[in-house]
Amino acid sequence: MCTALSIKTADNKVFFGRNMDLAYNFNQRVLIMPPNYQYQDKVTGNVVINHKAIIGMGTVIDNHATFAEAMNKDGLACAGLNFGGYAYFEKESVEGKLNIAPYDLIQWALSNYTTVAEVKEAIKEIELVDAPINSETPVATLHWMLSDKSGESIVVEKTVEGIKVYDNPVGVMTNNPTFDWHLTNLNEYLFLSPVHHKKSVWSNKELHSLGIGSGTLGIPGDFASVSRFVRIAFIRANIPSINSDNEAVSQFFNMLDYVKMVRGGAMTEEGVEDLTIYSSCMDLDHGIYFYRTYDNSRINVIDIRKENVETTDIISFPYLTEQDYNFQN
Ligand SMILES: C[C@H](CCC(=O)NCCS(=O)(=O)O)[C@H]1CC[C@H]2[C@@H]3[C@H](O)C[C@@H]4C[C@H](O)CC[C@]4(C)[C@H]3C[C@H](O)[C@]12C
Repeated sequence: MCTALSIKTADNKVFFGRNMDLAYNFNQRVLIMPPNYQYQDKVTGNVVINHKAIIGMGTVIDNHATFAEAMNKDGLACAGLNFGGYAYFEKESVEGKLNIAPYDLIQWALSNYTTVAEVKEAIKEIELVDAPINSETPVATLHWMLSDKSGESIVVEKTVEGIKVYDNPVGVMTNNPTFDWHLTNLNEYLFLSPVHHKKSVWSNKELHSLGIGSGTLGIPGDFASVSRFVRIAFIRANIPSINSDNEAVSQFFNMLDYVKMVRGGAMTEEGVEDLTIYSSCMDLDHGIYFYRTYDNSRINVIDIRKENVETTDIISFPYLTEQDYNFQN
């Protein structure tokens, strides 16, 4: 399970990121894909050239770099979230379409486009094909959230019914089921409020709120995808104005904490703990990637502007998981 999110500051800067909830690691680390980086497309065999510098958390499998979430230097961002049981990809290339493997969707969008509106248009021309990177790595069953510097967001899903692109008015995304279902489900929770309820009288008994937070009684507190969607959408809808970039990063990670998978809470069928292995936040205006891991709560920061991207090789950074303390005495 995973949660993705975008928020906007009072001066219209957008921050985008996610919790990565997983029972394993995928050799992830922050990667910068420079313009002019080349890779071989597994569907067509063609060599693809990356056009815009991209930064995000990813991995390299058989010389093929692929991202879990990333942004480009123009402030377009995308995250892939698990959509197992619903995602369906074509078995063969479809004629007349630009055929792409699902794990390449992020770099396709970020290499070529600047806004969500452009991606919405371009996506009509693509098809998603079940072509694994290699025989040991099955194709990831994902759906995607994309956001840009204007704050506009969409969700892209491909099921047996085809590719669907939804406008995302709530700026959040989790896992199953489909995005339209999550949106409908929010109607069940419109009673939630950050303000506690007023007095009421039941028969001859006067009732009053027992204190702060009682307006949120009934919010689903569990780790399930549907419940995390409600929680994060509720908080996002009620954030007071954010007045600086620092405040935005802090608020972002605190929001992700509210939907975090904590050890002891959820296990896979194989008995492996599913937890938030890392949380990320991206400053879309400045190209800065922030991340924190389950065991290292310090925020690590990588600024794409500090790297020379005049190279054709992937630039990668060690994934820091060891706790580091700030000893005050
Ligand atoms: C599962 C991950 C999404 C997080 C999430 O929703 N987890 C839920 C886990 S569970 O259902 O509840 O068990 C996704 C996000 C990015 C994915 C990875 C990236 O797409 C990169 C490659 C792509 C390859 O096709 C598969 C391996 C892989 C390394 C992917 C493994 C996995 O599918 C990842 C890590």
